[in-house]
Amino acid sequence: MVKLPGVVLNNGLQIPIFGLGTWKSQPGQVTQAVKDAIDIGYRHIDCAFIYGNENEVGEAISAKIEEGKVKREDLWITSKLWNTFHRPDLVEGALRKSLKNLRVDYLDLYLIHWPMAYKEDGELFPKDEQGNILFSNVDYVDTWKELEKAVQKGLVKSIGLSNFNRKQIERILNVATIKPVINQVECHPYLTQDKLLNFCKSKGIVITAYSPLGSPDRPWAKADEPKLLDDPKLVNLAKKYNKSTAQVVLRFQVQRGVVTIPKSVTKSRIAENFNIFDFELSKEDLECIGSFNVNQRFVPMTAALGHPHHPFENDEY
Ligand SMILES: NC(=O)C1=CN([C@@H]2O[C@H](COP(=O)(O)OP(=O)(O)OC[C@H]3O[C@@H](n4cnc5c(N)ncnc54)[C@H](OP(=O)(O)O)[C@@H]3O)[C@@H](O)[C@H]2O)C=CC1
Ligand SMILES: CC(C)=CCC/C(C)=C/CC/C(C)=C/C=O
Repeated sequence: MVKLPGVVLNNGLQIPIFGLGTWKSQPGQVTQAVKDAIDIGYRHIDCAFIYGNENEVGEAISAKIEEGKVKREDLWITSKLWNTFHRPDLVEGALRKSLKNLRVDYLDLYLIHWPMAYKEDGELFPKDEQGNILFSNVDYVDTWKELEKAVQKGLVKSIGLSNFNRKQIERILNVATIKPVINQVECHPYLTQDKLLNFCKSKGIVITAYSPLGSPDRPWAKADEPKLLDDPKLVNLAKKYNKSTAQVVLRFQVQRGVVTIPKSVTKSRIAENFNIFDFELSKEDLECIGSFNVNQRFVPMTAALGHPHHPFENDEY
């Protein structure tokens, strides 16, 4: 079995460079998907409270530990604090709920899922009568302080950010006593994130690429929208390496040191996506894939436009 390479974080811990995404994985399918992934060699599972399936992910994790296939310390489990729990008095409770669902007594990584806070503690997508999301004015800097406390209490080993832009990361760094280890953001050949990646590197923050395959199953995808994996330039490159298009775009990330977490509930694809450690893209082909960037977001979070902390509205990156 392939031993997964790791990326060393600014706190000395190592995150497996490759993991399984679980957004949109149906509760009835995700337990088997996570079990299959662990059998194939995955040791990193990306979860979030808002995905509504942590309990079923936890079933798989505990089954594989009980079976003796893996030990808890062999696994890297990430979860994320949802937008309605940013208020400092709600953070620990939300974290403990994810721990309980996932049946673990610590997380390897806990992220602030988005910089925007929503009206607290009721609906997960609180809306007014017109259907607009109800915002909260809690500042993510105050939320960060609570994540730091969770590290001190031993509930999480590492803490980080997701969907934060440069200015927002800088605000966190100005107050942090524990630095974020990671910023998890959308990243693929149409959104290569070069500027954010360079900025994060300069601050010792690793990038995790979400939606690395272009999130073809995102709920708002239109039937006639072109799919990243069907791009003829990528299809041609894949032929050249005798690999699938998915394997090429995943290898692209891994080769530039970006952690990547493709989602699948299909055993053959879970295996296919993992099978990227036996080939290398040439320097020219890496550059060529990088040149496909068009700053296209598949996850633009338009429902929260107008929020003062929306990360994609006012800043270039
Ligand atoms: N922090 C954040 O805000 C966000 C985090 N994420 C995280 O990143 C993960 C990955 O992103 P996600 O948006 O799910 O999308 P991905 O880019 O990982 O695409 C997932 C889709 O691709 C399909 N697929 C998987 N492997 C292959 C393959 N080899 N060939 C063809 N199709 C394939 C899957 O189908 P099938 O399952 O049917 O096999 C599914 O439809 C999420 O699941 C989540 O964990 C994602 C979005 C936002
Ligand atoms: C509003 C619809 C159609 C779905 C909501 C899906 C969801 C969990 C949105 C939260 C933001 C997001 C894309 C998170 C991924 O990690």
